Amino acid sequence: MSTRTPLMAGNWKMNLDHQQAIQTLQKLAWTLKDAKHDFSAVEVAVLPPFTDLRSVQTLVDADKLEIVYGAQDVSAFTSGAYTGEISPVFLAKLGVTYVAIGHSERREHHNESDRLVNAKIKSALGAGVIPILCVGEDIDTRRAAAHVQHTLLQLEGALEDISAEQAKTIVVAYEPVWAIGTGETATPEDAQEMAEAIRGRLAELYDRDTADAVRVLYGGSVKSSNVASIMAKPDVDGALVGGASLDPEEFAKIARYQSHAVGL
Ligand SMILES: O=C[C@H](O)COP(=O)(O)O
Repeated sequence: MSTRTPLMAGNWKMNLDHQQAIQTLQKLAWTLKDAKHDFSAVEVAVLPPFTDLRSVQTLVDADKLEIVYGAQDVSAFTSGAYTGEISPVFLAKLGVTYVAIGHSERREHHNESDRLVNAKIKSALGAGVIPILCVGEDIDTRRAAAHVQHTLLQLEGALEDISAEQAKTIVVAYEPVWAIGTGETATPEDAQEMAEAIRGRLAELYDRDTADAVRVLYGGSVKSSNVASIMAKPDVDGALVGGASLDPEEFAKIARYQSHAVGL
């Protein structure tokens, strides 16, 4: 039985301005409160655009919300002549808990290398912000051995020079590119196979204790209709949800997958 706390993280991508963010977060909070959601049982996070973070922080602090929040990227540097980049130290001052790093959309559109992803992870950890390391970028090799190896090489490159103690805090999100935004979801078996492979490689890189501590999420067209079957797998600890997280009621259902799974 896993002792890892499940995490449902909604990656809003480039959607919802700061006013829409407040409305969406407020609705999510009310929906979860009405359902008496136990945040110690399933952690809920939203990753809004940078422009929304201060507004989100103000609402979370004012209403003492248990929803946590994060950013969608971070600079490899803490300050200086890096026009347009976002410092992890500034994110920490905005109360950010998590930061997605190495998302396939950034690897694709910004040519982010494993080396840069590794630098960003070190930068986030240095500021006390928890990385959500995204791996699994690939074109169309589904469950092929090459896809597994490609994903594990991304994992290794991202974790270079990261200690076991640091690695234990990191969240890994497996996102097959062919499932992102397509409505095609990996099967629970696909998700389990990769999560197990990721955990196995972590045990080789570090030790079993570290591998068992790391939360592994699945991302790629997660919906309230498919999340429970994915979460039933032993090595899957949550989801990184894109489109479905923009609808607060749908995302609340995803966060409350256990009640839907047992039909409560
Ligand atoms: O970060 C989220 C993933 O890219 C999945 O996005 P999606 O749920 O819209 O497929």
